[in-house]
Amino acid sequence: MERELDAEASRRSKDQHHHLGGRHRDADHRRRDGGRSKGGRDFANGHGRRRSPPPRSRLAGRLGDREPGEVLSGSASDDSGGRPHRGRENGVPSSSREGESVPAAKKRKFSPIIWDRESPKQPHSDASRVKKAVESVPAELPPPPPLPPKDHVPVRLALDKSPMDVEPTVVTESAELPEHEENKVAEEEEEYPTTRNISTSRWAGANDDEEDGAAPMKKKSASPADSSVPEQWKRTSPELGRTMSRSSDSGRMGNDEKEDFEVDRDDYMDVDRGQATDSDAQNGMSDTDSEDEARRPETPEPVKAPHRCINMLQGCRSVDEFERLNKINEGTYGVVYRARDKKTNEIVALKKVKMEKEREGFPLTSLREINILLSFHHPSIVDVKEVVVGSSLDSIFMVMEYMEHDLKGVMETMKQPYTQSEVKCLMLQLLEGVKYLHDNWVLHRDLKTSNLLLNNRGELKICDFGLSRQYGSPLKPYTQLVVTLWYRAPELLLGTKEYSTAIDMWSVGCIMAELLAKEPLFNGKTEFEQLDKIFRTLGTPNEKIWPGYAKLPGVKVNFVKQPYNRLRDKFPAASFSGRPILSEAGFDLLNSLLTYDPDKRISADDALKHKWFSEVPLPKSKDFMPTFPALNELDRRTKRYLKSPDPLEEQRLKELQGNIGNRGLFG
Ligand SMILES: Nc1ncnc2c1ncn2[C@@H]1O[C@H](COP(=O)(O)OP(=O)(O)OP(=O)(O)O)[C@@H](O)[C@H]1O
Repeated sequence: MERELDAEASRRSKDQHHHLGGRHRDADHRRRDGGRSKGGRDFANGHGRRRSPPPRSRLAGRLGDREPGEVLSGSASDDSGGRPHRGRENGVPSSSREGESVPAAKKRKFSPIIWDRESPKQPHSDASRVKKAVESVPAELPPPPPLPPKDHVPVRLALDKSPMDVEPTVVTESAELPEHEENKVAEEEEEYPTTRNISTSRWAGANDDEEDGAAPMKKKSASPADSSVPEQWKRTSPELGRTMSRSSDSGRMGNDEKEDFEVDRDDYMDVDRGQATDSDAQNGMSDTDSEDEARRPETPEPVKAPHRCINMLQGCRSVDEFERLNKINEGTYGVVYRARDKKTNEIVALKKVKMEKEREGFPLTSLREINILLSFHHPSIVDVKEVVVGSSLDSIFMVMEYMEHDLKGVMETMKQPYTQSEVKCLMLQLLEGVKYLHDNWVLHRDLKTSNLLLNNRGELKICDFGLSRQYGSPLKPYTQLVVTLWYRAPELLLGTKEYSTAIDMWSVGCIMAELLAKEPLFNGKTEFEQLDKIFRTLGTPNEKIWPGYAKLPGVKVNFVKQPYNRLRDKFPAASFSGRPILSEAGFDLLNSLLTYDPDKRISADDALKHKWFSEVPLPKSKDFMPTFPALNELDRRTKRYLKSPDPLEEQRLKELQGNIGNRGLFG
């Protein structure tokens, strides 16, 4: 009986989603989708028949539900007053809020899905469609959107602009090359091969396969300044312009500086050239995108910076122009320090690029991250200001805007979960950032709470683009080992090699649930356990709700048979048990993000327009978001203590603080 009720709740919610959502059915989506959508949107995770939509949630529209700091003016507020939402029109539901017109033309003109070129048969697509896509993709790549001015004004949430007003803002000159020019560049790559990554363009070319390994040592090195470089290679890209234009005159270090750096070397070199970290294996993450790369033969060459990197980095400022304050964190691909720019006194974050796994060149993941971050400007994407170098040119640092917290750390210290209006504020910022990435052909591929930075102005910014990559070109199969397990989409867990923006949207769904509950939604320890947890909560998928499911490589495993979607149990509409409550609309958004079939999973664009954001409680203004002590300014041991104080730690902490007081964090 209870199960039936569960199923009923799920159906009802899903039906409402159909009623309100249906973004995938509109003509615009079909255009983006390249005609790939398979009929109408069906039940996402639910199992059962359709019902007419339920009445609007009683939670919506009640002024008593307002929370302090909610944004009261602007579109969000206006929308909350019981504005009718469009239902089905000729069987085509729309997710747009009334009064907001869906842009007539989208930048993305074809399906972002990546296909497995090596597979003899495409699981979800017929051969002709794949062929068509292969032929048409390069020609149909849209020009990247224009680069915004450096003083681009951040969009204020839900005030006088809708979340949709965020301007996509990336351009590279090389991306605008006519096709024949691009071919020419590709041909000349043999001669002037690898500077492309940083000095020419971050946009994928037809021979991107090369990108999928650490760039090999080349016969000839070239820098943009090299007079032997053909004209088209001297074109500046935004990346190059930014990096080099900020270079100091003293790009090269004098002996004094070098000595100075050597003294501090320990602060920086503690992770240099170590063994690959365990976390790589634990997370199942890989920085390779092809098996070829994984099989890359060992090379006897010693670890050293290849010439092209040296050329590329000439003119970059030295890391000695920064005073190191403390180590913030160490991730898989780099160590992050808080530092002060000695010239401007600005506090920044310095991410030291890990080089240990690289035997043949500059780390691929770092190149991707630098390329992407240098060219992106968006209030929800962490700003990389420049790249600076250590004494040996194989130590490279990204200079980023400093953020006081990451979401994971904040939630560990919070006593209570975020309120609904706070979650809405954070979700809007997250979705705006993700939309910006997807509009600019980038998959993040590792969205998780520790990669969402927060500052004490209530701003959220996405960081860590080490696993991100462009999509859209006919590339070799992408690795499935992306996205930290807890946030990994079911299609990845089940071994698909074709994936797209929907993998990020699944992660966003897991993050939304975690923000509401203050605990991870699916915290499996292995891939099997992860899938098991997902299936137990959302129901075991089948071919009906997820066409193509049965053909996924991982489906052969004998999974639990759970016929119902029990997500509503975890997020009830009303609760006396302390469980996080979620209105019908909120649950609909969550369910749409956690939709099994990636083709039906909600996009960032549509999620931003979801009615949950315009019902009360409205999204809180950033200015009213809670602030926390800046844990990133403390060393790790102090942080540990603050997260879980115990008497012994307290004593140690006092000693530690005494020491810090006497001689500073770095001795
Ligand atoms: N700009 C920044 N300001 C403050 N802290 C930061 C900044 N960038 C990163 N951090 C901190 O450093 C941590 C690790 O950074 P990041 O995720 O970029 O490194 P990573 O090696 O790629 O990590 P991962 O193992 O998650 O892939 C973040 O979780 C955050 O706590």
